[in-house]
Amino acid sequence: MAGKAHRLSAEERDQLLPNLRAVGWNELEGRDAIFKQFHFKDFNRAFGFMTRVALQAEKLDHHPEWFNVYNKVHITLSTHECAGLSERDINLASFIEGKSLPWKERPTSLPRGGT
Ligand SMILES: C[C@H](O)[C@H](O)[C@H]1CNC2=NC(N)=NC(=O)C2=N1
Repeated sequence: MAGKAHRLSAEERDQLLPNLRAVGWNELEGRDAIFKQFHFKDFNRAFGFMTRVALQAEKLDHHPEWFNVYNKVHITLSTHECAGLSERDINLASFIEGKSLPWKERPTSLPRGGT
C-alpha cells in the first residue's frame, strides 16, 4: 500500500461520493464511514460475492467490515489507520460496484433500514 491514508477532504468528498451515493452507498451518522446493504438471490451468490471482495481486499490490504445473513450482506467501509473515510474506501467500494460482480449476479441494493 503506497503512502499513509488520509481522511478525504471536503473537496475530495464532493468529487468522489456522488458516484457512490448514486449506487446506494450512504454516509453513516456518527462515524466517518460509508455503508451499503446488498441483497442476493440466495446464500451461494452472497458468499460468492463476499469471496471476490475478500480476495480484492487482501490485494488492496484494505478490508471491509461486514455482516452476512443468508442472502444479505451489509458492508461498512472506513479506514482504521486514519479513523475515517480515505481513498482506500473509495477504491474498495468502486471494485465492489464493478469488476467483482459478474453481470447476472449483480446485487440489488436495499434502502437503508430495509430487511
Ligand atoms: C497492518 C495493515 O496494513 C493494516 O491493519 C490495514 C489492513 N486493513 C485495513 N482495513 C481498513 N479498513 N482500514 C485499515 O486501516 C486497514 N489497515
